Amino acid sequence: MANNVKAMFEAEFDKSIKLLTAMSRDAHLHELMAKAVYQSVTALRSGRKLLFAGNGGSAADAQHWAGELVSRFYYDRPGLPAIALTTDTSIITAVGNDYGYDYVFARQVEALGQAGDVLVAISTSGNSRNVVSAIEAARAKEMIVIGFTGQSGGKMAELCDTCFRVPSAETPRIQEGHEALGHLLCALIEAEIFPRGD
Ligand SMILES: O=C(CO)[C@@H](O)[C@H](O)[C@H](O)[C@H](O)COP(=O)(O)O
Ligand SMILES: [Zn+2]
Repeated sequence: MANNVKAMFEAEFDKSIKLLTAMSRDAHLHELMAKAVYQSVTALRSGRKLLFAGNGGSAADAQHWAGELVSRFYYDRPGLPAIALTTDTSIITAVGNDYGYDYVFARQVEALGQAGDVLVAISTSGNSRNVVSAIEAARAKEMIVIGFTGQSGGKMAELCDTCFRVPSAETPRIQEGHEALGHLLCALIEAEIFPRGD
């Protein structure tokens, strides 16, 4: 048992470290991050908002990142408008029951989204139908779409304005990559909109 834990511990951490190290030096990811920050900051400075959607672990990311913006990330400053579309069980169960689970996010995008808002769409496969439908609804509304997915990109890859593809095919590794990128996006938005004097 102890050996098994040690072996698995080291193997899993090694994979995570390798992935995050490769990502940290990936010039294409740096460019995509600059673009995503610009798109988000432009929307927020124009009085627009960020909407977040994803399933399972990515639903947790959606809520986590919306929380960073509405509350605070590194320091105190006014709240920024961000909404996770994963949290209202009455809306999700009503839309799921009446129209189907594929529409639980798209319906909220149609109801809440405005041209110039940003949809942050998170899917490790890039193929979850409710996430893809939300992207299509956002495009129809002339919103900006920032996607987070895995190395294959799935259907999402062609549909997003900016698409972060974490270079891994393993769901947990892709999620770890998303977590690092999402935190960085929140930190850079905060720093750009509320620069600190120090
Ligand atoms: O957190 C995990 C796996 O680490 C799971 O809950 C995972 O998020 C779920 O299976 C999702 O339904 C996967 O959907 P997606 O990332 O392909 O859109
Ligand atoms: Zn998970």
